[in-house]
Amino acid sequence: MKNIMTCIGIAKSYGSGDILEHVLKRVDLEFHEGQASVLVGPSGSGKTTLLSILGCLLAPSEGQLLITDQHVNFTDKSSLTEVRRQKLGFIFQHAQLLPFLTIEENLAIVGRNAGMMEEDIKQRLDGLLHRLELQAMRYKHPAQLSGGQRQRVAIARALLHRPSIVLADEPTAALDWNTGKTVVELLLEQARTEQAVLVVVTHDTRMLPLFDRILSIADGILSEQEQTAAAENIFYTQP
Ligand SMILES: Nc1ncnc2c1ncn2[C@@H]1O[C@H](COP(=O)(O)OP(=O)(O)OP(=O)(O)O)[C@@H](O)[C@H]1O
Repeated sequence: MKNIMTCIGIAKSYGSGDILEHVLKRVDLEFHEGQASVLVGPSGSGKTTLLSILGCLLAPSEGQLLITDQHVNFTDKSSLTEVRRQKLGFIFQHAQLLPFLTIEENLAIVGRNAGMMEEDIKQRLDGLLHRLELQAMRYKHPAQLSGGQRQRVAIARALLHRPSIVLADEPTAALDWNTGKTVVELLLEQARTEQAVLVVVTHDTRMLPLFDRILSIADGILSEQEQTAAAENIFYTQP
C-alpha cells in the first residue's frame, strides 16, 4: 500500500516559559492509501491539534510532516494553501457551507480552487450528488437542508477535487446516532472508493469498529490500539 502521509517526531507546545503546555510529545506515524483511522482521546488531549497539523493549518513545534513524500514547509503560506487545495479535504462538526450559495455552487468552488476544468467539475459533481443521494438538493441553499443532508454535502465537498487525504473533526457531533452513523458509513465508503487516507476525530466510541485503525492520544503520547481488542473492550465496558 502506498504511503501518503508521514509524521516524523511531531511535537506541539502552546505558550512559553513557565506556562508552556506540551500537548503532543512525539508523534511518529504513517498513513497509507485507502486507510481509515479514527483518533480518540480525552477532552483537551490534542486531537484537534494533531488534525490541524495534518491539515497544514497549524505548524508543529518540532518534527516533519510529509505528504506524498514531500516535506510540508509550514513557513511558506502560498505552498501551504496549494497543498490544502490540492491534497486535502476537510469536514467539520458543522458543515460550514457558504449560506448564500446553492449546494452545486458550494461544491463547484472547491474544484475551481483546485484548478479543475469546468467539465471535470460538472462530471464529478454529478457523480458525487448521485452517490450521496443529493440530486434533489442541487439548487437548494444550505438553510433548506437537514443537518444530515448538510453533512452529506460536506462529504461531497471534501472529496470533489480528489484529495489524497480527508480529515474530519467531530463530523457527527451535531447529529443523532442513526444519522451520524449513516454519515460516517458514507464517508468511509466514499473515502475507500477514492483510495484516500481518512482520519476522523470522534468522541463517539460506538463508531470505532467501523475503522481500520484506532489512534488514541493521552498525556501527549499517541498510541495505536488493536482494532478487535479495542472494539471488544468498548462493547464490554459501555454502560
Ligand atoms: N491556540 C491555542 N493556544 C493555547 N492553547 C491551546 C490552543 N489550542 C489548543 N490549546 C490547548 O491544547 C490542548 C489540546 O487542545 P485540543 O483542542 O487539541 O484538544 P482536543 O483533544 O481536540 O479536545 P476536545 O476533545 O475537547 O475537542 C488543550 O489543553 C487546549 O487548551
